[in-house]
Amino acid sequence: MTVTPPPSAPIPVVINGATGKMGRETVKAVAQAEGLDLIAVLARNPDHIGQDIGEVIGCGPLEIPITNDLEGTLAFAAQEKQIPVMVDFTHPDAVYHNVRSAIAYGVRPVVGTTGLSPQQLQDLAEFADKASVGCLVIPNFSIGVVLMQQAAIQASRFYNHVEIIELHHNHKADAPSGTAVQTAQLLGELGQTYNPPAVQETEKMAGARGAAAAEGIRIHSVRLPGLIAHQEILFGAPGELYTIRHDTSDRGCYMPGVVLAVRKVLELKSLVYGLDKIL
Ligand SMILES: NC(=O)C1=CN([C@@H]2O[C@H](COP(=O)(O)OP(=O)(O)OC[C@H]3O[C@@H](n4cnc5c(N)ncnc54)[C@H](OP(=O)(O)O)[C@@H]3O)[C@@H](O)[C@H]2O)C=CC1
Ligand SMILES: O=C(O)C1=N[C@H](C(=O)O)C[C@H](O)C1
Repeated sequence: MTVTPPPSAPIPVVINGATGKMGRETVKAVAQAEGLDLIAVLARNPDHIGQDIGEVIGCGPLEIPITNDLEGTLAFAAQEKQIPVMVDFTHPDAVYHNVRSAIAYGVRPVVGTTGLSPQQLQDLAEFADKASVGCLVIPNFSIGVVLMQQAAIQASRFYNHVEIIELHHNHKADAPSGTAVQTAQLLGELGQTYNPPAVQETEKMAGARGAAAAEGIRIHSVRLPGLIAHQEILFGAPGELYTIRHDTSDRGCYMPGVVLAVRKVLELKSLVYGLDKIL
């Protein structure tokens, strides 16, 4: 007789930044995803505290009150039978503290919030490692962005002149975008230095040539209403320009990656950076 194993218990999920643009999408995605159990949501605006998240974001009652008590929520989550996960889409100023606290409680962080400094990332990696707690830091959850970065890695074998232009809505707190920083890092790790100067350049206005990222790569940041999230990687060579572009038209594009990350983080014992590592 074959015995069918019982379905594994659902993964308890906490969403931090639940009322924000990404948080709202994540609440809906987690509430609908098989095997995930939304147990708590955090936000900051005092007007929302105590209200049902489903009512606030307009998807019908979910019977989960919004709280701003991070420690209390993590302590509550840590008592669940299954290992809990915290998805963070908050703010560059808050994310380090949120992730450190989650790790301290054994709650696995899935971090979408950008703007962590290299030092903060390193500290969190050491902290997660010591605690043997899996943590995923993913600057972009879109599959199209992973493909764009892989195409750029291929192109870099043939070009050594490259600049990145990232374009976002004007409510974005950090610049350059986490995606652009990660893209430059990926190209920078390939063992070549880009953009050898052709002339002695003078910046007549500070910032005109963009931010200097890894290995001579420049990042230019555009902020305008009407944009969501877009990036161009431009490779130049005598007589030709090769441009790779990705456009986001709906934040729903991030949700398959978010749900995958929630499942995958439970398999990890340290900090992993980038969606490409879990695909
Ligand atoms: N990895 C990825 O694929 C993506 C990452 N992002 C990143 O996610 C982050 C959030 O983006 P987005 O949803 O557009 O931002 P929003 O400003 O729309 O939402 C931010 C949310 O976090 C809360 N919040 C803001 N500041 C703080 C704080 N200091 N402490 C605690 N909570 C805070 C807000 O609560 P309240 O409204 O109550 O103040 C709100 O719920 C950004 O870093 C962005 O770059 C965005 C898109 C995709
Ligand atoms: O703030 C945003 O909107 C986005 N932030 C992420 C980033 O900084 O790269 C991901 C995406 O670009 C949207």
